[in-house]
Amino acid sequence: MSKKFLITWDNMQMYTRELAERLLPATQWKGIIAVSRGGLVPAAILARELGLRHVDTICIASYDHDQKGEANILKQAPGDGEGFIVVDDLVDTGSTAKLIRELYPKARFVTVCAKPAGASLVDDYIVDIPQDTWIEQPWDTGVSFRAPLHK
Ligand SMILES: O=P(O)(O)OC[C@H]1O[C@H](OP(=O)(O)OP(=O)(O)O)[C@H](O)[C@@H]1O
Ligand SMILES: Nc1nc2[nH]cnc2c(=O)[nH]1
Ligand SMILES: [Mg+2]
Repeated sequence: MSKKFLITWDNMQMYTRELAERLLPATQWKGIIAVSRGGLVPAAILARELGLRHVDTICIASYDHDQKGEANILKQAPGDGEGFIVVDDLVDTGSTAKLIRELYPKARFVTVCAKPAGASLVDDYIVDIPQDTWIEQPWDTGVSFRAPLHK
């Protein structure tokens, strides 16, 4: 994918705080289930903003770098999701989201970013991203020197 949407740590915190505001009042939640690994950073920010200390994970692997493969569930939080926020960093094709919906039908499933193919599968998200654009997450990138244009 040649088009990129770069997310910085600051952006991630700002977007996720916006998501947290929409999840108020916090007292309605028993806890958070992070879809690891992408949902781990948003989950930490939501936990802090909402004062939730029960944080669990579902560990799914479906992409090897940017190549999509079979979804593999390595570990899952118990229950049907009732009273829980399930959070992932993004929804793209929606295949991870479909699996999450089957596993946690009663949860509120939210993401920070959504592409059109998966947007209808989440209860809420903050940023719309075009389908042909690759999202670069802050934990996958770094600040580096760039040579100036002049010689
Ligand atoms: O809508 P989809 O096409 O299913 O893609 C979305 C999923 O892909 C990424 O996870 P990935 O499987 O790459 O694992 P990671 O979170 O460990 O990086 C991302 O964090 C979402 O969980
Ligand atoms: N970092 C990243 N991971 C993904 N997994 C599925 N789509 C994407 C994407 O656009 N960016
Ligand atoms: Mg993921």
